[in-house]
Amino acid sequence: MALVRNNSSNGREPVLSPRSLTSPRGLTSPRPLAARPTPEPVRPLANFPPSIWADRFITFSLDNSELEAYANALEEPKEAVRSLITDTTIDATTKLKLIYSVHRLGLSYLYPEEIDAELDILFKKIDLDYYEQVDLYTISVQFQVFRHHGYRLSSDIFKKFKDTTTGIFTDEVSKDVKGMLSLYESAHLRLHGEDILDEALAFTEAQLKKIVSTLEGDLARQVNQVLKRPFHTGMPMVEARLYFNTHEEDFSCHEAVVKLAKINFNYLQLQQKEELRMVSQWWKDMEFQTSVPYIRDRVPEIYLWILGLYFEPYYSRARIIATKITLFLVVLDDTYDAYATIDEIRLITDAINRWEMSAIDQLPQYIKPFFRILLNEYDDLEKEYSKDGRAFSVHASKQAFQEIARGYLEEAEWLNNNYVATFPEYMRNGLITSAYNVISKSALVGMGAIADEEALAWFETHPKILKASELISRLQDDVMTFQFERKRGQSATGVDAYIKEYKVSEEVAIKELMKIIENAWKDINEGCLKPTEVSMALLTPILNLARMIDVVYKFDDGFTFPGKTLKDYITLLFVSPPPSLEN
Ligand SMILES: CC(C)=CCC/C(C)=C/COP(=O)(O)OP(=O)(O)O
Ligand SMILES: [Mg+2]
Repeated sequence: MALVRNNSSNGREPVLSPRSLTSPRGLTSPRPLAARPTPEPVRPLANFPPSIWADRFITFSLDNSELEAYANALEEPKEAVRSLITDTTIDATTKLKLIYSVHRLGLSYLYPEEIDAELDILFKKIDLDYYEQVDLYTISVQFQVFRHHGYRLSSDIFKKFKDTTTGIFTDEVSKDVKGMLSLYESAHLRLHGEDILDEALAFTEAQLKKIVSTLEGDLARQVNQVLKRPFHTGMPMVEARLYFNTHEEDFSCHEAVVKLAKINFNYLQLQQKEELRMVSQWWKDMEFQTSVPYIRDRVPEIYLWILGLYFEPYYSRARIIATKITLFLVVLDDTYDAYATIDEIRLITDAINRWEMSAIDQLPQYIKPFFRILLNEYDDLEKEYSKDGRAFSVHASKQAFQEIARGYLEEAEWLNNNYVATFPEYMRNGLITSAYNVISKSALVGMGAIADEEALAWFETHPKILKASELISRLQDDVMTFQFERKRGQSATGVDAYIKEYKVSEEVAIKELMKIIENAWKDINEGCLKPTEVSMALLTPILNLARMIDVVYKFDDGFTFPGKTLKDYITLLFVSPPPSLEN
């Protein structure tokens, strides 16, 4: 959102130059206009909190032999778990619980085909009578495991837990903590029209909140954890670590799973610390802290955001690229929102649209280094990916970057005209400024063969699931930041646009926007069910982008003020030691 400013001749008193202080008008001979230094406009103070990490992650030094040792150590438990997953002698209930744990531990990326094949068989064999016999916990686990992997298991299997006369969940359910916990997790996978899951969510949330203080041990930790953030709206890497710490009884019977999870966490942490070092070093080398010191300096936070999209080791290059491009977005957003004048914003947008180095001449001094780095980075990417015929993905990212610059400009123009957009008008531009189109397209660049031209053509249709993720991003950010942005004099948010459009109170507007967000989640859940429009590998980053908005904005503006959630997550993933292999 761009800053509100008083714009009579841009609303600024020119800063007095040293000459004007010592040479009162009329006492010196007039100087030709062109030679007069342009007065530097008075700029609003961006005063964002500084980074809480300084150079913390630059000092890491990767020992390649250690990384290799972990990669080798993974092999044996990986094969052992593969044998478990494909073991035909294991009964369906045990098998589904195993696949559930493997997924929650972040290990299903190792067996995409095996898991799919197993679930295909088990899903076809589903006998609804079976669900009449089993308990809430077992049913909920199976519901989740099927839905996580795209199988449309009907939510009718929960009907038997409702009292037929009152229509509400039975007393028995409210006494079954583990069952409620799992039902609460299941409810987040709900689709449009699944009223029973809407009700289940409200019911289990209220019940779990009521009893949480009476619980102890792992169960207390599990309930606290799920109430804070259910698995489905969490960051996969973090959720895997938390699950490992608090749900041991789910998987400890499988020694190979425990061993595999531990080695995998150690292996991934080394790789991710190295990636974080690389982007931190790049950021430092590019001297952004000197050229654009007014922006939010958030390298580890943005790397975490992108790690939230995909954590698989083979997307290492993809993460580096997407992190750099997202950091460019932070520079652009903060420049437009908190530093540049409207005239400068127009010039910067024009230069980005022209996308040629000669456009640098028209730019204010402070943004020139950024513009140069932006063009050079994209140039390098184009060269790198032309070699294997993948330059199309770089072009798509570039075009989306140009589009968001125009979107940010539109916000700035609205503000400059003291105009609050209508809600539909706001949302049209808001989906663009959510940044999720640029980020999801940039995420494709380094993904390799699966992100082919056909995949990109699908993205270009602006599919429902992508729209939903953008919408969640735009509105959840707005709901959490509108007061702060108003105080800073930034432009109207979705909350303001909604209030204006529907003439409702702030409270009602927020409630309604939260409902819109809930509905968009149902679109996302629907879009991840088979048959999917494109492969799950392409849909997962879109789903994960929506999750990351929840992670960053559920409790506060965690991006501007990263001292809570993001600091904890960064510490857990890149600072604290991963689970030890010794015990
Ligand atoms: C989604 C991501 C990772 C985008 C890049 C960083 C960014 C612009 C974050 C939102 O900040 P904001 O709250 O200032 O956004 P806006 O100015 O659009 O409200
Ligand atoms: Mg902003």
